[in-house]
Amino acid sequence: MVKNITVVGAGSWGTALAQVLCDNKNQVMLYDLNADIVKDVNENHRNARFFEEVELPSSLRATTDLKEALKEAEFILLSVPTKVIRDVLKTINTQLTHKVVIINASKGIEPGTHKRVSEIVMEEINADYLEAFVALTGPSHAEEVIQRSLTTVTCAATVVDRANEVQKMFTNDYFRVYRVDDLIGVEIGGSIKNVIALAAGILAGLGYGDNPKAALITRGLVEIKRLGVAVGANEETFSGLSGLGDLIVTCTSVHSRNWQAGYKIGNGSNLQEALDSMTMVVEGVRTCQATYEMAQALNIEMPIVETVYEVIFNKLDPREAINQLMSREMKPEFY
Ligand SMILES: NC(=O)C1=CN([C@@H]2O[C@H](COP(=O)(O)OP(=O)(O)OC[C@H]3O[C@@H](n4cnc5c(N)ncnc54)[C@H](OP(=O)(O)O)[C@@H]3O)[C@@H](O)[C@H]2O)C=CC1
Ligand SMILES: O=C(CO)COP(=O)(O)O
Repeated sequence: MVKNITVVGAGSWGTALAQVLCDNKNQVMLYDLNADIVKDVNENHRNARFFEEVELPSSLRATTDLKEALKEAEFILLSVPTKVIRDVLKTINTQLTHKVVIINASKGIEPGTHKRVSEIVMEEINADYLEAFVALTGPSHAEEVIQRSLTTVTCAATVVDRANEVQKMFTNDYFRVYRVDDLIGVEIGGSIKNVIALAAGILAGLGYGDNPKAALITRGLVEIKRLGVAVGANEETFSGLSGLGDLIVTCTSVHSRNWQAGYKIGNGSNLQEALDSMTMVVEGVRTCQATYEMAQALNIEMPIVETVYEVIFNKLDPREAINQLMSREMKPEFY
């Protein structure tokens, strides 16, 4: 059955997911503040700022008018940087006149509050208008999805039926959606992997090869799992697409914005220089701060996250950081 979906944020991920939904014959409206992008989508069927060569489905419409965008929406798909999500939701809340399902495709944890996006949505959207929340997450770079290259992700929801519905809405012959009954786990895995991806980029920028990359992915996953389980996630979730799967793709792909920013830092840039040279959001920076704060507050051992924090925020030399990690007290691998 045709669904009516409004995608909030016409960046690379919002545009790629909008195309998946159009391919599946849904009615899709892209909302963005940027009038040039909206015009490009409506008049040229392109979003040249993010995908110069790609022709988008002609059924895809775009608008800068949020009220218009929400009028018919049954589903709202969030794909804006997490630092603006709270404000965007406050505005959405003032415009809603009917119940919606909110699907979130953005990845991050809020510094200070340590809230996941599902928690922010529940705080900001009037419960009378929120039918369900669904997280859609997994190893999926927009640059490949826009080419309709094979991709698998997972979803988790506050209402199981809605996870089934979102699975059906998105799944086709190149995009396959699983589901898992662990909202906390998928949100934690999808967010903290970006911090580990910053570290992977730093290692590559320093000239290191595959051995430390494999070590980082493996030990990074141990840290993510430790924190996740402490805040109520199921351990098993971290072996899945939203955990290990996303960690692998983000730590090994040159498409990764977090990896790219880390690479620049490993190559000698400071955090500001690295971020200034990026045109897309690097979620791992804010989430590094949030994860560091959570680890301190909950007394959870996360040496890689702490090291990334020291390198990016306190200018610890990356080579010295690696020395410190490699000379930690010897211990069993599992304890
Ligand atoms: N790119 C990817 O492959 C993937 C990204 N994600 C996640 O999706 C989220 C978005 O990432 P991505 O698409 O890469 O980011 P981009 O930087 O490509 O795009 C973000 C978009 O949101 C727009 N935007 C910013 N603020 C607002 C606002 N207040 N209201 C409406 N639109 C706004 C931006 O406009 P402007 O630039 O003009 O401010 C931009 O068009 C992130 O959390 C990321 O981690 C998840 C999986 C894959
Ligand atoms: O989450 C992503 C892939 O699954 C995107 O990661 P980056 O933001 O690092 O590109």
